[in-house]
Amino acid sequence: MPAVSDYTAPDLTTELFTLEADEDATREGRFAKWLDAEGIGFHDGMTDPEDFPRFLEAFHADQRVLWGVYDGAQPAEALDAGYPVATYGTMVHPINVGAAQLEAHQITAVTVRPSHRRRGILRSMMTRDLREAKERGLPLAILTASEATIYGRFGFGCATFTQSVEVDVRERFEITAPRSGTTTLVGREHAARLAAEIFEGFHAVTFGSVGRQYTYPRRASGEWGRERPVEDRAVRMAVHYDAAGTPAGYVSYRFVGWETTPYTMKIVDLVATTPSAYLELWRYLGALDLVQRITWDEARRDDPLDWALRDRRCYGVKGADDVLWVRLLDVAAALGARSYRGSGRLVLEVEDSLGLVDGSYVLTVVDGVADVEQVDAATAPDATLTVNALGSLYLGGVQASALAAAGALTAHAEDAVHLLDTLFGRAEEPYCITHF
Ligand SMILES: CC(=O)SCCNC(=O)CCNC(=O)[C@H](O)C(C)(C)COP(=O)(O)OP(=O)(O)OC[C@H]1O[C@@H](n2cnc3c(N)ncnc32)[C@H](O)[C@@H]1OP(=O)(O)O
Repeated sequence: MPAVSDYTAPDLTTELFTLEADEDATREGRFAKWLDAEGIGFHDGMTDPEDFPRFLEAFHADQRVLWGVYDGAQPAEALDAGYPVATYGTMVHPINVGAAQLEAHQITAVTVRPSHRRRGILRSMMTRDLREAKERGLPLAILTASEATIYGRFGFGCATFTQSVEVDVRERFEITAPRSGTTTLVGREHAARLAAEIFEGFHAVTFGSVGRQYTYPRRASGEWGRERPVEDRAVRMAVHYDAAGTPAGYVSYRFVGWETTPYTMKIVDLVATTPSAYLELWRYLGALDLVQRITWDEARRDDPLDWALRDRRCYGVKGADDVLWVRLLDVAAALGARSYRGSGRLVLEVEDSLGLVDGSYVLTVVDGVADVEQVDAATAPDATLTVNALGSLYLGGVQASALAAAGALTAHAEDAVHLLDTLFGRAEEPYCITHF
């Protein structure tokens, strides 16, 4: 993709670029300066110069589009003008919406330097980007948010959640489900490949899951550390093989250290393709000698683990996080691709302050399969909601009845809320363990 330039404000230049394998990976190159500018936004240290080529390889593999906003009119002693004052990045990965894998426009690396904040730089980048993503035919945009107050104004709704758990694995820990298969530590040389393969299996069967970027299997395997793309020797990975000998899940973990009591193992990543693989990985974790507590920040909100324990009070929820925020760019394509529960017909009036998708849509579902059509604004709606509320409703992680009770959805027809709850609801919550 060629570099494109335009002006965000009189003194500012916006440049978009993608990375080829032969991109300059030295400290003086535009990639290094972009990466360090992003690090400023998230209070990270400057990148070690020897790490740039590996980060470049990762960004290239993800086919990221990087945006930099440059200010050539800063004081002479300011950080050199090659460092953007704002960063923004996008890439595309599939999201599992049941009946289909939709290409989702992912937004990441959003930063604006303190000297330039609250002048509309984010608004300018995001409104342009959402419009262009829609023009390219992408049905929805997704992101994970640093703060819950930023993205509502751009039409995003919070859609999936995880919880942080602590599990007491002392004597009283016991999984009551029948045993199956085997779980064993794997050699580092096999770990990244197994992590990638197992994640593919998980993603294929998990509603709400988003395909992962290049770094994930490397971090899960310990090939890359959390901060730097160098081996983290403290990370170990165990794989569960089902009764047929097929790899069906993995857990990678890291000991917190002897100074922390109770002695704690922290899960770096846990991915299971079946409920039984999930419980077997926990059986393995519970059997680690000298460990008294396991912590994990990515459990499902409807985690079955406590129901598989002899003493369910071993399981404690320490916090909850939102993960995916969803913004529909094409209502008919996004709603039409998703699978539903039951049958029914509704006219939805969608409000969008950015003007990308506002209008009325008829959603007709027959035995879980949808047909969606935009209709004349004069058609009487059964429910009116903002595009944000539709984003929250979209994956079934938030119920229409909760949105209605919160004043975020207005029903005009009796039973509209109940029907939305039925159609969009799911036996299992949507679950995304990909952050970007
Ligand atoms: C997907 C991701 O990457 S999440 C990471 C987001 N980035 C961070 O948290 C890094 C630290 N923060 C920043 O770099 C900046 O403060 C940003 C990127 C969040 C905002 O950039 P700015 O250029 O200052 O935003 P901009 O001036 O365009 O503001 C647009 C609107 O959002 C509002 N806004 C911006 N940031 C925030 C915030 N943190 N909380 C609440 N409102 C906010 C502004 O008030 C403005 O509102 P209005 O248009 O209704 O008047």
